[in-house]
Amino acid sequence: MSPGKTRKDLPEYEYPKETTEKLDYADLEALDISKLDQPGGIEELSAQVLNFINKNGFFYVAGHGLTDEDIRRQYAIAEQFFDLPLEEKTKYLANTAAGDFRGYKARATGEQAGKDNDERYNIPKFTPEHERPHPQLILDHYEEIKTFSLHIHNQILLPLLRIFAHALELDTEYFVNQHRYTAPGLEYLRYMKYHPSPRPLWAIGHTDYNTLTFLFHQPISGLQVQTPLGWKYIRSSPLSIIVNVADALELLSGGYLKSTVHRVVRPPVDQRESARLSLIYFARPESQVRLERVRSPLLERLGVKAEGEESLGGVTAEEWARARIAKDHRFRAGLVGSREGEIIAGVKQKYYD
Ligand SMILES: O=C(O)CCC(=O)C(=O)O
Ligand SMILES: [Fe+2]
Repeated sequence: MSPGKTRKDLPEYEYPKETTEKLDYADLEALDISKLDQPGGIEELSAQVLNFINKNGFFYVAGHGLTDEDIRRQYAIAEQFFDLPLEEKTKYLANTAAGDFRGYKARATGEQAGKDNDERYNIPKFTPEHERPHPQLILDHYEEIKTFSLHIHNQILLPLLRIFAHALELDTEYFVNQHRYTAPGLEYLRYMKYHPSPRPLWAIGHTDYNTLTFLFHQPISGLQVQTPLGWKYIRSSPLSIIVNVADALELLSGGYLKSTVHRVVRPPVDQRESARLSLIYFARPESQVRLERVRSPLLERLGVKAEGEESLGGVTAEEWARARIAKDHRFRAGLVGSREGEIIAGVKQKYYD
């Protein structure tokens, strides 16, 4: 992404050590998106997608153009961010009660402390819609964070959307046209820190509510995917990005592409004392995109039709995400004792321990 010059304004981020424990890993495929530029590349990649995507909505992306240094720079910024005093971070609180995840989410304290041991800072798209105050640390690295985010959107998300559209026999630009960077829509880069905790489950099993989620390398094990054979760990490697299909893409594909159920568990014994940083990009459709099944020749031939899709026909990407974020807020804040059932338009949320 960037010319490989060494920047000395922040302490370098070094990855923690890998675990020596033998874990049960999911077997995931890697899509090398650099092949898209080659003749026959999109045909090959979409055939590969069709081969695995029904079995598992998690996969790796290789050939993505980000260097190890680019990624570690983002972790270096994240690490410094979480070291800021709490009163500084809480000046930038996200309004999660209103379903808005931009800004800072603290970890829970008091009676709720047992429920939530992670802090987050969500940095939205760099468009006028999302101009907002940030701590000086973020402003000092604004251009770098922007370049990193734009690279993910333009050089990784859009190529993948072209591959998915091709696989569904749609116009190659079909999904791209629902993800214009400058259009209103809340996608964001997330810095996340889990503090060591004896809780066995650090993030309850869930699906994400966006299009695709990009998880960057993090050697502290804990991320797991639900499979027909039970929960399996996701192996992380410095060379590839972990990607998962999320709700919006599931709804747009009438349930053909599956929003993956995943969770984060307490790391293995030899990594227990370390905090776990996550660097994640949540790509979302534009706010006004209706989450209804596309007219895809492939889906028509297969007779794909999702449960409850009639009632969801009018729901937009923004309404869906706000409803889910606000619901999550009520649970974390202890306003509801157990998970509520309905998300929106009668669609029930499922939780998976
Ligand atoms: O931290 C991780 O590895 C995954 C976090 C996650 O699933 C989420 O924030 O939606
Ligand atoms: Fe998630």
